[in-house]
Parts: sequence; C-alpha cells; structure tokens
Amino acid sequence: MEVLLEFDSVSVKYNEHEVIKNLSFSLKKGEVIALLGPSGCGKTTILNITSGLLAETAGKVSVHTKKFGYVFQEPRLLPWRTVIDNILFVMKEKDREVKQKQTNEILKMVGLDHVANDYPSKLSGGMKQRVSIARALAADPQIILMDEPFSALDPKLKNELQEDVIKLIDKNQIGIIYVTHDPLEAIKLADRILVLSSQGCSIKYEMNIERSRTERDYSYLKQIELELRNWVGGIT
Ligand SMILES: Nc1ncnc2c1ncn2[C@@H]1O[C@H](COP(=O)(O)OP(=O)(O)OP(=O)(O)O)[C@@H](O)[C@H]1O
Repeated sequence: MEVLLEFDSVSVKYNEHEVIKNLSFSLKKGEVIALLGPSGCGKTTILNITSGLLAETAGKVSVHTKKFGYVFQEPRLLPWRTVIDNILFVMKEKDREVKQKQTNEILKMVGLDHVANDYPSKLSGGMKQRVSIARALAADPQIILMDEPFSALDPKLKNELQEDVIKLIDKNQIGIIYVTHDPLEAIKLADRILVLSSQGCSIKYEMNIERSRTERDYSYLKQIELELRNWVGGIT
C-alpha cells in the first residue's frame, strides 16, 4: 500500500530539551494510527512535525503529500462565516458551482446540510466538531491530523461522532494520525496503536488491530483492550 509519511530516526529538541528521540514509523494510505501516551510526551509535537510547522533536529521526516486536513480539540471555526462558508473557505477548487456542489455533498455526509447557512454560534459543540471534520475533508486531504478531536464532547456525542468518522475513514481511504488519551477510542478507530513513552516519546508498544472498523467482534476487541491496558495503565 502507498506510503504517505515516514519518520526515520527522528529527534526533536526544544532548546536543549529533547522531546522526541529516534522515532521511526510510517503511515500508509487508508491507515489510521492512534498515538497514545502520557500528557507532555510529545504527541502534538509529532503532528506539528508532520504538518511542517516544526522541523526535526535529527533524522528524516518524508511526507509524500501536501494535502493535509486538521481537526483540533476545539473546532476553531471562523465565527463570522456561516457553516457552508467555513467549508468553502478551505477548498482549492476554483469553479464556484463545483465547489458548492462538493460542499453540499460533504455537509450531507456529516449530517449538517440543514444548518449550512447558520453561524457556528448557533450550533452545539458536537455540531461544531462535525463542521471541522467536514472542513478537514473539504481540503481533499490525503492525510488528516487529529488532536484529541472528541475530548471536549459528552459521551453520547462522542460516540455518534466516532461512528461518523468510522464511516468517513472507510469511504475516503485517507491516512489519519490521531492523538488520544483514551485507549477505548484508539481501539475503536485505529488500525495501529503506538503507545508512546514519557521519556523521548519512543514507541513503548505497537499494536495492530486486524479487523474492519464496522465489524463487532467483541471477544477480539476485549482481548485487545486487556492487552493494551497492560501498557497504558499509567496514562493521564
Ligand atoms: N514551543 C515549545 N517550546 C518549548 N517546549 C515545548 C514547546 N511545545 C511543547 N513543548 C514541550 O514539549 C513536550 C511535549 O509537548 P507536546 O505538546 O508535544 O506533548 P503532548 O503529548 O501532545 O501533550 P498533551 O497530551 O498534554 O497535549 C512538553 O514537555 C512541552 O512542555
């Protein structure tokens, strides 16, 4: 499968503080990698290096696409633009009619076509986060970087939005790097989970989940959960 991103023995320092030391992993098309690790271990730093916001101090990051989408913990929508304008804003397509058509399709996909002309202030937290997922998709990305996208939502909304994301992932074959503190969320969404250590952000444990995301093989998932909990027990 096509490789979208490679970290080869990557290290990152902030001044003299080495946050990431010798990290290697790759992301393939259609793959979802969850980064699970204690607070401050360097998960957001990995996303910032991937997107080019930050440069590695040693090793090599090879990114084979420029097409990124981002979903942050807070939706970060422009409050003075309507839902549809927040999405049109990031589209590269020039033809107004094509853009409008694609935006309508994306809004339908995330179940928000009925609020297309509303301003973000009228939407619930879950709806705003849906708009930011729609906006990430509208940029026609090959990689989406998600930084704790559900952590500000209540459990019911979280569950609904996770189900939406599962459908979108399976439909669009995008590579996703997904930061979370929640092992259950990681099991639900990821193909691969990288458990990171607090020292040097090295990979303490790597787990591949061999199943389709829509399949509900509970005994297999329970076994995975128990295994994962051995490794992430101390995560905060
Ligand atoms: N711009 C910066 N300058 C100096 N140190 C920084 C900077 N950004 C992050 N750090 C430090 O680097 C370490 C890793 O930060 P990072 O935000 O990547 O961790 P994280 O795993 O995403 O944390 P959390 O789970 O709490 O969001 C932390 O010790 C943080 O204080």
